[in-house]
Amino acid sequence: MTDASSDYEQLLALHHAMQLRRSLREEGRRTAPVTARRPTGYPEREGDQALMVASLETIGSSADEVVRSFYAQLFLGRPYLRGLFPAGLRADGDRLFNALIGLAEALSDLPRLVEWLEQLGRDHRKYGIRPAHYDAVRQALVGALREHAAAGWRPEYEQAWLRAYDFAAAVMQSAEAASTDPPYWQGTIVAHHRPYLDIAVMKVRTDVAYRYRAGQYTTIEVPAVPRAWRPYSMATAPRPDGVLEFHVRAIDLGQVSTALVHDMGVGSTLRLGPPMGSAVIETTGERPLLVVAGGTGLAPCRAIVEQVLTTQPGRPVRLVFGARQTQELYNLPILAQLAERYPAFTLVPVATDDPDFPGPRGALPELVASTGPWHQHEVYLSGPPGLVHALDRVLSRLQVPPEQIHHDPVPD
Ligand SMILES: NC(=O)C1=CN([C@@H]2O[C@H](COP(=O)(O)OP(=O)(O)OC[C@H]3O[C@@H](n4cnc5c(N)ncnc54)[C@H](O)[C@@H]3O)[C@@H](O)[C@H]2O)C=CC1
Repeated sequence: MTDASSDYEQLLALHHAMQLRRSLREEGRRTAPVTARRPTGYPEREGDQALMVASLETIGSSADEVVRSFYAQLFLGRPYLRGLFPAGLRADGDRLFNALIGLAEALSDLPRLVEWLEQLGRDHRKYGIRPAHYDAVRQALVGALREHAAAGWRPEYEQAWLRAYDFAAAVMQSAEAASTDPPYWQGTIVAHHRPYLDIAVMKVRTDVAYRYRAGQYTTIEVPAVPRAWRPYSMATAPRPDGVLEFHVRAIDLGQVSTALVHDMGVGSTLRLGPPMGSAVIETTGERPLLVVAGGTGLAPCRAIVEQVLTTQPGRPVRLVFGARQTQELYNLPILAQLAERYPAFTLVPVATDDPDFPGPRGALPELVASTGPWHQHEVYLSGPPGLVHALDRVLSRLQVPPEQIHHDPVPD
């Protein structure tokens, strides 16, 4: 870390501590939430979307170079901004740039886009983003796109990108300003065990109450890998004692997951960003539930199952939980207890690749396709991206309406 960036980090920590103290002092006195200016609409949206998509076509396959050029322009003359990103820029770089590109697609569903941007705005507080940073990103984004589209670039493209960016930045900044939560939560691991070689189940207590909905995720930063925030879902419905549970599998080259599984334990500290995600459960609904989880994708599914069983004990819930080997079907004792206690809950564990497993085997999408019908169900999916995409295809073939299928966005 450079001196400039560590100074910046210290200033941020001080700033956040002051904000936290202020918000705790004001907790009892506050009568109305802070109101902030939020754009009321985006009239040019459809035309802008078409222009943005057309502009991306002029860039073609040089996406990696655009990302590189974006960062070069962002840090040029502003080296202090480098301190906001982790040492290895790659994964985060792609994420930021993909989110900007994702704007073009997301414009077709304004209410959803606004909900996502508001979450993103609240989430950005953990990075210590200031208004001036939004301007820097704005210039770098358009600069990189313009440079790579070269002769194909048109002034209308630039105007469309700028309007969309300004709309997004205004929604994010107003959500950021209206938030009374801390920018991040300090957490301490209070329980940690490894039910399988590379899987850890851990419980975390936070310094300030953490409010979330079953099905949501957060981002976690560990001291060993500063500023590399990685997403993990809360694995239980919100608990009266406020303790959070996470399920983590250490993945190759995954520094954060490896630290969480192998290097950290009871007493270790970490930081959590605000809750994110809209694949939450509505406990006012009455449809039966089909929940399909692959591996540690079980986490949000278990939270959803718990939430429904405790608030709507008669609502039918079927959880299909798949892992490659029998030993990877962690958490089964807890799930089995739920099945015993709530007759409306059916648990279907599947060891997809284990010839000795006494229950169902074979690919989860085929298993889902061969049971059912599911078109009357509310369906929740979580697991490896390939699994979620395959299940999406099966469910669409089985005529389950898309609005009844819920999962977090998954990469292609
Ligand atoms: N830890 C967490 O809080 C959360 C994790 N996730 C995601 O869940 C995934 C869990 O990964 P692992 O535990 O390593 O799971 P894994 O790779 O061991 O697979 C779990 C199950 O899904 C099946 N599967 C995997 N890819 C498939 C495909 N393309 N088609 C059909 N079936 C497929 C496997 O056969 C296995 O039965 C990760 O991608 C993670 O990002 C998602 C939400 C929350």
